Amino acid sequence: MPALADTRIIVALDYASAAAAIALADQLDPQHCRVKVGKELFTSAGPAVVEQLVGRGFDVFLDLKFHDIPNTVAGACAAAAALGVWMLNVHASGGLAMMQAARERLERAQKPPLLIAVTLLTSLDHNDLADIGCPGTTLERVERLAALSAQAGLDGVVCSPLEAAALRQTLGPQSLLVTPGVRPVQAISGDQKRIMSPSQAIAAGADHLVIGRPITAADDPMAALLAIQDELAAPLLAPG
Ligand SMILES: O=C(O)c1cc(=O)[nH]c(=O)n1[C@@H]1O[C@H](COP(=O)(O)O)[C@@H](O)[C@H]1O
Repeated sequence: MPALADTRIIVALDYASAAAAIALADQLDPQHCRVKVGKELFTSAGPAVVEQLVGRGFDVFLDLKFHDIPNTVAGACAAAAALGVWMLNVHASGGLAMMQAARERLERAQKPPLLIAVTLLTSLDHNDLADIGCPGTTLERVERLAALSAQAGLDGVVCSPLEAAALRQTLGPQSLLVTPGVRPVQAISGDQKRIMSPSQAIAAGADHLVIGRPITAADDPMAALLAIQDELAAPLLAPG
């Protein structure tokens, strides 16, 4: 393990069972990463797996990307907060009123989690935008939705590392930039289309990197996580 605690990496526990997710989590150290529970794991294992991970000391990002009418999303966010998660997300394309309702409901929670909005999925590129009838470039779309989430008072956004530098300029230093679509050099991109390497993503201004398969599908997941952390630490160790 690197000597200094570094929890910038959020490991995506995209597993079909609690047993598989917990087996991987038990190889990790909450001082050295955070974990994400997404739709596959939550649908199969339910809130209990979130509570197990929280009980092991992990900060849990509950990634259910809520997208519904304001009242429904606000209720879902309140239920997520009751699980003790560190962060949760909604789709910015659900609109300003939906995001404001989520924000307002979380303010009443005993321990409000961070609330961030997905701008444009990292699996989409300009051709996909055209297919769904959205004019403009991917960057324009991301900037527009990020501005809307800032207007709603959210804590930050999910974006691709390719947009991180531009959003850091427009949103300012306080806004959290959480970037999936991160691929170490030589890793396969899979279904991700807007990608960068971990150190490029951090250099561009990302606060947190969401990384799944490059860690979880590795022969040795811990070694894969440590290799990425070494890459991130390298510039900090470089002389003067
Ligand atoms: O909200 C997310 O976490 C998310 C948003 C997005 O635009 N793209 C994206 O890949 N994700 C999630 O980030 C993780 C990326 O996993 P890998 O592609 O395996 O590294 C998955 O769990 C996705 O659900």
